[in-house]
Amino acid sequence: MDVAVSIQQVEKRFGALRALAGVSLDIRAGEFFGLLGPNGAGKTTLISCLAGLARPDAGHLRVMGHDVVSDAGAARRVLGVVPQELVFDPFFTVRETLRIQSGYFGIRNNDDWIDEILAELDLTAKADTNMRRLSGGMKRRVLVAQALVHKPPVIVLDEPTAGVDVELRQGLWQFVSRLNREGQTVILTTHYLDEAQALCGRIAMLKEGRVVALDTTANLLARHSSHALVVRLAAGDTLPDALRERAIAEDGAWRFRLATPTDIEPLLATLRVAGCRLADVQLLQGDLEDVFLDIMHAGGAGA
Ligand SMILES: Nc1ncnc2c1ncn2[C@@H]1O[C@H](COP(=O)(O)OP(=O)(O)OP(=O)(O)O)[C@@H](O)[C@H]1O
Repeated sequence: MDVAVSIQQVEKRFGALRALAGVSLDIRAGEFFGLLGPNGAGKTTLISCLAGLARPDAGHLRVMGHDVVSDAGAARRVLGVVPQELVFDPFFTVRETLRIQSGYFGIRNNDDWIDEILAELDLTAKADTNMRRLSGGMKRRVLVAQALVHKPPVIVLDEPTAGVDVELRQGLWQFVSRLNREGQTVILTTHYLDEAQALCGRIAMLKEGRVVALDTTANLLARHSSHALVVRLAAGDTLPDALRERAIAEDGAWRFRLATPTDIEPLLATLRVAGCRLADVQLLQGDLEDVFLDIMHAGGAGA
């Protein structure tokens, strides 16, 4: 197994607060990996440690084999980070910004790749526009472009689609998915769990500075998500008492959480025996949002 990012027992304190309380995980080369968690869980702190912007109090982080503290320069060159905050120099144009960023990595004559990134991110028409004249969504695209100028094998995207319109969001995911197919390792944090479910092969969930779940997206969905049956009774029919405790009233219908799809049969049988007539029935599949809420409310460590 080729490990792209190795995180071992990382701790980070801010005063009395333990932002990271011993995080360990390995991310394999070529993975599209999701780092999820509620506000304040420690995602950005972990990314800052990975990018060498914050120094861990304990533990080790390596990117493509390079320790981020003792081999910081090499670790920085193999990593591209799209930060959450919109930080940029307002006096330069988009192209100048990307040339300067290339210069930081000692890359000259990078215009072919810069043009390609600009085209992929729909920024070609803005190449000669000053950064301060761009809209918030366009500035965010430039941050993505900046992270890619040196073609790093590992890209970290910290909430890249916050405040970004639907079209760019789709364009961005197409581009990042292409880079991932071509071999780049992608680490994504997002609060849009539908995006994480669609894109990430494996997911770690953080809570209060600890990893509380770490598994493939498919396994997380299979283990934690449940189905739900939504039943609408014919006018005048009432729900039998035997089912009332389990039922959640929802817009004139009743929702039942099912541990497995086979729970449907006895539920429908109870309704039939009680003489209830069904006006409508819907079987709903749980998604990553259900899994996330389930794990976050479970309280304990799951991994
Ligand atoms: N520079 C700092 N000084 C003091 N506390 C900090 C600092 N940076 C982060 N924290 C605290 O560390 C904890 C983790 O914050 P972090 O930004 O890593 O969370 P996050 O998971 O990225 O949250 P979000 O989803 O809101 O971006 C929070 O309680 C935060 O207030």
